[in-house]
Order: sequence, then structure tokens, then C-alpha cells
Amino acid sequence: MHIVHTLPELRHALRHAQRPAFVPTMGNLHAGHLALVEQARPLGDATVASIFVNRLQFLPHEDFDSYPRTFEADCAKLREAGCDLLFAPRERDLYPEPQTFKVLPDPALADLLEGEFRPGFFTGVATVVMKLFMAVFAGKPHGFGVFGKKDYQQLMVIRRMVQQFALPIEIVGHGTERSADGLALSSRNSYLSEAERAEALQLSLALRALSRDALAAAHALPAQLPALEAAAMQALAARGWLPDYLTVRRRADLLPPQAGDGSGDLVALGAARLGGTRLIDNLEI
Ligand SMILES: Nc1ncnc2c1ncn2[C@@H]1O[C@H](COP(=O)(O)OP(=O)(O)OP(=O)(O)O)[C@@H](O)[C@H]1O
Ligand SMILES: CC(C)(CO)[C@@H](O)C(=O)[O-]
Ligand code: BAL
Repeated sequence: MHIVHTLPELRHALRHAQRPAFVPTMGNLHAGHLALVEQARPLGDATVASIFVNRLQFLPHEDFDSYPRTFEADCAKLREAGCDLLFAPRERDLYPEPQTFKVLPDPALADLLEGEFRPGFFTGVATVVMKLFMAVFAGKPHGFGVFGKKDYQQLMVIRRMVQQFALPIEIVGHGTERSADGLALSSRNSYLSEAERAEALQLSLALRALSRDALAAAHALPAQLPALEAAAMQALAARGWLPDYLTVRRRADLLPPQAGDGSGDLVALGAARLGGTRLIDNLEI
């Protein structure tokens, strides 16, 4: 695996590729990331990953400084997974000057859920993903970007960005990889103590219970859903969590379900803080 840090090095390394398949990450890689690399490998003619902890998508009080940086271990994992090229820019490579031009995602999609609790998050994500896409795909006739459904809303924002800017990039979504007990793999799981790690599973269980309750109430879901969501949040809060949201939304636009939406059109999404760690998860119903 070739490792490059600068844009000219990246462009040179990719000069013969016609259809790169690209997996952007923030590092501290786990089996979820490696599954994305596995998915990317047969798609393109070069498999590219990036590691970049993007300051632009963190709020001042968030964990930018403490975000786990495990570069050597990440390289070994990517090498083993068959990645051809790793782009690991330093901050000065990607942001040689303050990024005053930004990609502003549609607020109808980006200001809800994650965007409500992390204002500016999706502007930071869309801006860095656009920069990474320009770096990897500029001049290429076609390419693939592989993203995880664990970050469900992020995947939707990126799909819509690619569609509206008519980028010649196919966005591929990969299902959430979980540990044997059902916890969604996440870099931030490494913040959890042993006791918190055991408790963390309750977020996916709560989403499963909320999905079941929503299915049982399908005949009158818009009227009944607020009480079901409140009960799900209270149940987590009673276990010591601080839930931001536990909700059932339409997969198409992440708005609350309307009468006539089928249960197959819905997704349950949740975000909650356990101790100092904020976890997210979702379940397509
Ligand atoms: N469990 C998972 N299954 C599938 N894809 C995943 C999983 N976890 C992360 N990804 C995907 O990997 C890509 C890089 O994500 P990132 O580096 O932020 O990892 P993360 O585990 O989501 O980290 P964090 O804990 O900070 O949210 C994203 O497309 C993300 O959706
Ligand atoms: C897409 C991404 C690499 C942009 O920084 C990040 O949000 C992530 O790791 O999901
Ligand atoms: N996994 C999405 C990136 C973030 O939480 O900042």
C-alpha cells in the first residue's frame, strides 16, 4: 500500500486510475471501516482510503483534540484489507488557508437530528468530502465513494450533494457492522469503560424496541409516535443515558412519518450520551 500526504502526491499516485473507489475515514479503524474497503475493492480500478480528522465538523466543545489517532495500526489494517493507496493529509495539506468557501447542505436535511445537536456538522462534512472528492476524482471519468449506513444522515447528505453537483461518482452505502452482541462498531466506542461498553448495547436495543412499537402502532403512527419516542428516551434516561433523540423518520427525507407511509419506508434513529461518549445508531424498519 502506497501512503501519500499531499495533493500532488495523491494525483501522481492515481494518474493511471480511471475509476477509483474511495473510502473516507477519520482513522482509528475498526472492522466497520475495513468492510467498506472490502466493498470498495471490486468496484474500481484503485482502492483508496483517507484518514483525516476534520476540524471543520467538530464544535469547539467536542472531541477534536482527543479523537483517537492510531496511524500505524490503521496502516497495517488497511494494508491487510487490500487497500492500494492511503491519503493521509496533514491539516496544512487540506486547509492551506482558512476554509472560508464552504458547501452548505440543504437545511431541510442537514439541520435536523445530528444537525440539530451538532450545528454546522454537515457543512463541515460536506465541505471536507467535496475537497476529498476533488482530490481523488478530479479528471476521472467515474468513481465510487463508499460510506457506512451507521452515519445514516451523513450518507443522505453526501448522496444529495453528489446528485445536485452532478459529480460522476456513485455513492455506495454499506450496512452497519456490529459486534457479536449487536453494538454498532464505532471509533468512539474506544472511549467507553468496561461497564459502559456493556451498557452501550442498550442504544440498539432501544431502537429495536421503538421499531417494534412503531410497527404495532402502524395504523395510527403519526398520532402515536411522539408518545412512543418519549417513552423510549425516558427508558434510556432511567438507565443513566442522556438521549439527544430517539425517533422514527421517513427514509426518503428524515421527516416524521405521515399517514399512508408504509413501515418499509421508515428508519429508527438515535443519538445518546453515555458518560462522556456520544453514540449514534439506526435501524431500517
Ligand atoms: N459500524 C460501522 N459499519 C459500517 N460503516 C461504518 C461503521 N462505523 C463507521 N462506518 C463508516 O466509516 C466511515 C468513516 O467513519 P468514521 O471514521 O467517522 O468512523 P466511526 O466509527 O463512525 O467514528 P465515530 O465514532 O467518530 O463516529 C463512514 O462512512 C462511517 O459511516
Ligand atoms: C466522511 C468523513 C470522513 C468526513 O470527515 C467523516 O464524517 C466520517 O468519518 O464519517
Ligand atoms: N462518524 C461521523 C463523523 C463524526 O462523528 O464526526
